[in-house]
Amino acid sequence: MEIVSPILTPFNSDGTINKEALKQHATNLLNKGVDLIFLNGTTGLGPALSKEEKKENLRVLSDLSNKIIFQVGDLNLNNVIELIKFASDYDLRAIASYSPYYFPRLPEKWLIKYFQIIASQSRHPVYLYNYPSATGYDISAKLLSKFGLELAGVKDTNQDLAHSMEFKTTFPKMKVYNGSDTLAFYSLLSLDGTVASMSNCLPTVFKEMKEAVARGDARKAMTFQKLITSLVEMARKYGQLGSLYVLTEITQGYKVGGPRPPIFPLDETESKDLRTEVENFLKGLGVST
Ligand SMILES: O=C(O)C(=O)C[C@@H](O)[C@H](O)COP(=O)(O)O
Repeated sequence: MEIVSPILTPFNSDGTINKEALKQHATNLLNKGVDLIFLNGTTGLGPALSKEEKKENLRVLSDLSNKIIFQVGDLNLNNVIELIKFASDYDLRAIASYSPYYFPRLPEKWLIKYFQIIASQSRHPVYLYNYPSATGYDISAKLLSKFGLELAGVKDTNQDLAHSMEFKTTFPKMKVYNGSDTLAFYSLLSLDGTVASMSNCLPTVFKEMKEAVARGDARKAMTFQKLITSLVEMARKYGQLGSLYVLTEITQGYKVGGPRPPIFPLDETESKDLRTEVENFLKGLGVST
């Protein structure tokens, strides 16, 4: 049962990556009980990072690499292969990739071929990052099974937990995580864990939820899930990916810079309103974040 944090990428105002903030944030998350870091994911604005920036993020966290799932997805497969080769010297938990996107009506066999090529190039275990609402394609357990492609793991970002569980029943050895914050409790209960964006700003809440699940205290675990879901709802009002930078600064007490376009920082009023709402909400609960 693992908490995987799809770590945000801290950007400076000039659009460069704040390496010190990334290292500080990753170290803090792991110290607070996050089990693994999912690097260059959606929350990390992976699709908005260059190949070189994806590499740089791994270099910055090189001493934590045994705790990293390194996301390498790109529409240019040459870049993906270069990233895989670059990462071969690192002690990674896994390589991961979202599926091809943007291009319409891709045949199933082309989608599978993308992952077959990745698997053939990687010395590390390969995880599928399945995010149908973001990519337009559902790389399901049925599809993998149809083509006989068994990957080491999957992060299935899906509101349908049964869809995630089908990976587990089809491929019992596969590591299966669900990537939706609002299903984190159920993912800890029924899968190998959760990959949750809100773990960036609530690492201790996730750790305590995991501990409650482990000791069979579903009621307590559910209170943590409700807290997480409440913060997701607050964040979504202003754009979750941009809000997360403000939420992390509020709860963790250090700056993590801001996002990169097309994800924009909250304006002053939005930041102030979000801060007021979150601080008032957390004040009454007496929880550690
Ligand atoms: O940021 C990543 O790489 C994640 O896994 C989390 C990602 O799956 C995303 O935050 C999920 O959000 P929704 O459930 O789509 O709101």
